[in-house]
Parts: sequence; structure tokens; C-alpha cells
Amino acid sequence: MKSNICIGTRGSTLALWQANHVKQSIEKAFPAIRVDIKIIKTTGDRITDRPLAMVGGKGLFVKEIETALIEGSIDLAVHSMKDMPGELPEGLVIGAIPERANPFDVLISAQGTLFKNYPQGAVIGTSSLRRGSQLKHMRPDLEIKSIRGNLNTRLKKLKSGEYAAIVLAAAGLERLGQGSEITEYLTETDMVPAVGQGALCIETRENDPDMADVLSTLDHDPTRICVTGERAFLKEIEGSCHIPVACFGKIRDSRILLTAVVASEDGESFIKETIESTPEQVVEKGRELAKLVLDKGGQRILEALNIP
Ligand SMILES: NCc1[nH]cc(CCC(=O)O)c1CC(=O)O
Repeated sequence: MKSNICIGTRGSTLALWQANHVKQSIEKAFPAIRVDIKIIKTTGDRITDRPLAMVGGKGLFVKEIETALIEGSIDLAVHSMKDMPGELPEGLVIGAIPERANPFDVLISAQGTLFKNYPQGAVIGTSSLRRGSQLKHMRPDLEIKSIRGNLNTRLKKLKSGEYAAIVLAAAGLERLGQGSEITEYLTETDMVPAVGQGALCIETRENDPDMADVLSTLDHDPTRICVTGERAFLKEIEGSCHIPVACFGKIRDSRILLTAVVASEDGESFIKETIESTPEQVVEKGRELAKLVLDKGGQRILEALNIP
């Protein structure tokens, strides 16, 4: 076992919170190990002026960190699972998936108004096609308007009156101590979260013997099972965080319920399906769910999207 571990992470406040959270878990389990954090800038961090869906390419927030992992300048990478593409580079693996935080999306309304009371044509801020399309499906009259920037920038834009409400992931807000801003949680009945939302990804080199004990203390079995099913869906559908596909797994009475959505940007074409699985079957069932959704019209919706 190593006496010194270096974690690579993006430099955003949320990413640093997450890396520190993992650092503390390791130090608690192994008081003799010293854990350092190395900040690595990614392509996604450089692009702040346009929706990432317009930029194209997958893994915009992870690539440079993966290079550091392959080159050996870091031992572990901590990412938001939601930012991970379906396929990892040769030689890298998801070493552990810690316990998931709240997986859902939330609305923050400027006036504290509940979704059902939004006026006709209310402007909602999100740059996520997944969120926009599911909102439009529920309320075709809403206007979806792009918003970028970190959490504080977005909250400031909301308060300036540009939007009636914005949509964010509960996990990010809660981790940054801004949970009190939340007006309303949207569960998978209304809005299916992104694959892996609320979970962290601990990425490592394949078969790194120095990391095995550390990884086993970080891993959370129920989270890994659900996220593995969601990612099997993602791989089959070849999506990323930036196209309007959603998949969420939850455990009910020792069975896994996987729910997925593929929708057009205007919310008019909308496919939503749920499949049940045992913990052992999640990969197979995740793939089956992707095929089902594609067959039922998802294929046509994704082909019409025209995203690079
Ligand atoms: N899209 C960016 C992103 N990537 C991870 C999170 C935080 C939540 C999570 O870990 O899933 C967020 C913010 C958000 O979507 O509001």
C-alpha cells in the first residue's frame, strides 16, 4: 500500500468539495496515508460561453484528468459520475462508486412559486436538453432559456429577474450548502435524472494493486448496482450528459427499477419506459431498456437531433 495518494480533480468549488470528501473518507479509513489533491483544468472548464451540447464530443470534463491518470501523475480521479462518457479509455476503470447523494433535479423559483402554479409562458433557465425536453413535455407553454456558469452565477442570474426559475441537480446544491434555495424536488415521475446524477466516480488505472484496499472502502454496493444499470443503458444508446437521454435506477424490495426517457427538444416526442431487474442482471437489463426505448421511437428522436 502507498503512503501517499494523489487525487486529480477539476478546480470548480463543487469538484473540490467532492475530491475533499473522498480524501477525508480515505484518511478516516487509513490514517497513515497522506492524500493530496491536484487541480487539473479540462476543456469543459474553458468553454463558458455556449451550451456544451453545441461543442460536441464526450467527456469534456474528464479527458485531461484521465491523461494525468494514464501518465501516473495522479493515482485516483474524482469526477461527477454524470460527466463520465459510457466508454472509458483503454487501461482506466471505474474503481469505486461511493454512496449517492440525492439523485434528483430541483427547481429554484425566483418567487418561490411551485411548478404547477407557473404562469403561462414562464421562462425557465437550463442548458440541459434533458431537462428542457422533460419540462416542455409537462408544460409545452414554458420557454426554455439557456443558462451557464457556476452555481453562484446562475443564482445571481435568477435573482436578476431573467428567469422565473432554474433547474439544477439537488446533489450539487446540497454539497455546496445551498440546499435552502431549493423550491421543489422533481422525482423521476416528472423528470428522470441524468445517468449517474448525484453519484461520484472514482476512476483508477486498471489493476492498480496499490489502490485495491482504498477502493473497496470507498465503494457503496447499492449505488454501484444502480449506476451500473444506468451506464449500461447509456453505453447502448451512446449518449452523454448533453443529449436528452435520462436513466435512473432505484432499489425497491431488493429489485432494481430502471426508468429511462428519450425526448425531442420540444417535448412532443417522448418515450419513457421502466424495466425491472435483479442486482445480477442490471447490465443486461440496462441494455434491454435502451433497445426498448430506441425501438419505441427513441432512435428517430435521436437521429433528428442534429447534435455534433
Ligand atoms: N452538469 C454539471 C454537473 N455535473 C455534476 C453536477 C452536480 C450533481 C451531480 O453530481 O450529479 C452538475 C451540476 C448540475 O447539473 O446542476
